[in-house]
Amino acid sequence: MPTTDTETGMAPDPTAERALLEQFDAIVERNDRVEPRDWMPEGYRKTLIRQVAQHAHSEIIGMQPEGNWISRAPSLRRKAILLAKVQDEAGHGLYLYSATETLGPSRQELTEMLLAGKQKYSSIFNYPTLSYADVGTIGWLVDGAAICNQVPLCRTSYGPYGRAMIRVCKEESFHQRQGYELLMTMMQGTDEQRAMVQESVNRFWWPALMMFGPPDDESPNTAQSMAWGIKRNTNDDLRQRFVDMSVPQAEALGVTLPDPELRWNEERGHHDFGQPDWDEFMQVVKGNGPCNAQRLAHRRRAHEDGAWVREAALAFADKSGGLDTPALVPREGYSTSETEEVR
Ligand SMILES: CC(C)(COP(=O)(O)OP(=O)(O)OC[C@H]1O[C@@H](n2cnc3c(N)ncnc32)[C@H](O)[C@@H]1OP(=O)(O)O)[C@@H](O)C(=O)NCCC(=O)NCCSC(=O)Cc1ccccc1
Repeated sequence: MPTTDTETGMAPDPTAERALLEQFDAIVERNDRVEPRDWMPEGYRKTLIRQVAQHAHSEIIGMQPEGNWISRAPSLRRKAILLAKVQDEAGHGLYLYSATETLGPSRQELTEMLLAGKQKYSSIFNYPTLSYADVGTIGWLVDGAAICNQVPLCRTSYGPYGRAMIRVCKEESFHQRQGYELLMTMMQGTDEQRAMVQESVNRFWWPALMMFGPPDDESPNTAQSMAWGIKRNTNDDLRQRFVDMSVPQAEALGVTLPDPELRWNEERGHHDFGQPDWDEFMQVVKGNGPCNAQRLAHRRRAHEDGAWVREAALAFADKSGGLDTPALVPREGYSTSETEEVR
């Protein structure tokens, strides 16, 4: 087997490089997993770092909109459920940061790239949560969209990402059910509660559709990511799957999805639906959404407030025989200020 450049630190000769590329292509072709020590094209590595880091950042920033309601949950039961859900999202962020680290960048570097605006997080978390119904709607629609997008990613070609997705999907599926159950409970309540649910669904429907990314003909990354087996479906395919899945759920709930163009198309065997406002999407992705500045400022503050914890853990690890002891490696996602400050 040819020596890999990651082992020697030197560029392999062209023949060796061709052999490595063939080996990589064969793994992708067989739908096997590419593992961290395998040779991989630089573009594949970069694309994965971009996507998996963006996914990790989304999980961590995604704690904020729902965290906003922890101190105001209407009952102890709802508070316990919401706390557990938000903690799960922190856990997802941690798996995904670990998966990204296997590709090269350190956790510290990834956090810095997020805070410097060099890496993105999902557009959906730049919208505010204005009522408690939003907690249910996020569970139903946002976790629902996340599941649609992530179930195929369990079969992504990069091993650590695919394995992280398996556990994440199980938990997201549970999150979706808790959101739906919350909305169902409100729909069986008073007229005001039903109105709160409808108003919340009206605000979140279109941003949820945007989570799947731009339309296929405006998605610069999809074709190559699919050729590499990183993505298994196009943005539009997954969006369609999400709409088809959500329509009967909305009917069972008794809410109206705010799209006058939404109707069943017998010929296609799918629902036709309208397009989200793609200009709004671009603005949100560029940092000009309703909560972009607030979300990043909060994340920055939590990171700075957690500096002493990281320093203390490093000093303790140093005295206790090194950083190899996993429990001693500082993990800023566990910083208490992350949730404490979101009120
Ligand atoms: C489908 C897509 C998001 C985008 O496809 P790609 O092939 O990568 O890109 P494409 O060429 O189509 O786009 C062109 C440009 O537009 C960017 N962009 C596109 N869409 C968005 C967007 N929505 N927001 C922001 N930016 C977006 C894209 O990065 C690219 O820009 P770049 O070139 O980087 O500068 C893909 O990355 C993916 O499947 N990611 C994994 C799933 C994932 O990240 N899930 C996270 C949410 S789930 C969750 O957090 C769970 C939860 C629930 C409740 C509470 C808390 C947590």
